[in-house]
Amino acid sequence: MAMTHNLRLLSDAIVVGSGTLVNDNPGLNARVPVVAPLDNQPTPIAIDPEYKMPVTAKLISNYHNGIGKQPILLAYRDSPKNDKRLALEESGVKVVDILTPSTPLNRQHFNTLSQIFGFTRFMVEGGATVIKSILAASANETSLSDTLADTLVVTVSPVLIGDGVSVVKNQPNNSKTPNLHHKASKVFGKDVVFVANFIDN
Ligand SMILES: NC(=O)C1=CN([C@@H]2O[C@H](COP(=O)(O)OP(=O)(O)OC[C@H]3O[C@@H](n4cnc5c(N)ncnc54)[C@H](O)[C@@H]3O)[C@@H](O)[C@H]2O)C=CC1
Ligand SMILES: Nc1nc(O)c(N)c(N[C@@H]2O[C@H](COP(=O)(O)O)[C@@H](O)[C@H]2O)n1
Repeated sequence: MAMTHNLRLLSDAIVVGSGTLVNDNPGLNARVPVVAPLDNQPTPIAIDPEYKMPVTAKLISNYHNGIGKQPILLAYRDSPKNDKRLALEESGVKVVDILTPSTPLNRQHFNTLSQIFGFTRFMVEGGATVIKSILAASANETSLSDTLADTLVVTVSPVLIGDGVSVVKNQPNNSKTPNLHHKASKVFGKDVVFVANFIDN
């Protein structure tokens, strides 16, 4: 937990998909061991072209309570300006129309966010669909300047959950998963954290 919140502090923006947003209602701010100053907080970004974010989302209340930056919602380029979008905008959400249907999250999306907001350090927290597209976009790259993501951080907790939850399934011959270069493993309480780079450096 403390490590995750430290990683958030090292990031300009924390990215999640709408599945995570709806299922978990995450805060995505840095608050362990204490709530970090607003200036140091990362900006939460939800990939949510269908406006599933409720106006009661924790991302929005954090913003109004001064413990989180203004949330950004990524929508389609031709997204309808419907009532739900207006309600989200009125509640403080900044909607950015940069997605294209059927196009997985890719470098262009991050470049655009960098150009608009000046972000350089992104932390993608989930869920499976978003992580899968990051892994696919990071595969087959050979230099740090090409690869979309540079570091993968995996926490393994001693909890049995049946068949588990796969983030890399349906990848034929693993052709669309990047090579991992182990950098560190550390035990935090009952959890083990693995850190790997996509490019060996
Ligand atoms: N164990 C962990 O550390 C974490 C677990 N999770 C879990 O993952 C689950 C959610 O995973 P998923 O269902 O895979 O959802 P997700 O959070 O990956 O979001 C997928 C959704 O994001 C949108 N999206 C993503 N990329 C898009 C693109 N390029 N263009 C347009 N829309 C796009 C779509 O609406 C898509 O359905 C949650 O139940 C959550 O609990 C999430 C984060 C971390
Ligand atoms: N980076 C990371 N490491 C873990 O060990 C995690 N369990 C998660 N989960 C993500 O955190 C979200 C909850 O955030 P808040 O505590 O509400 O701020 C959850 O939705 C996952 O995205 N992430």
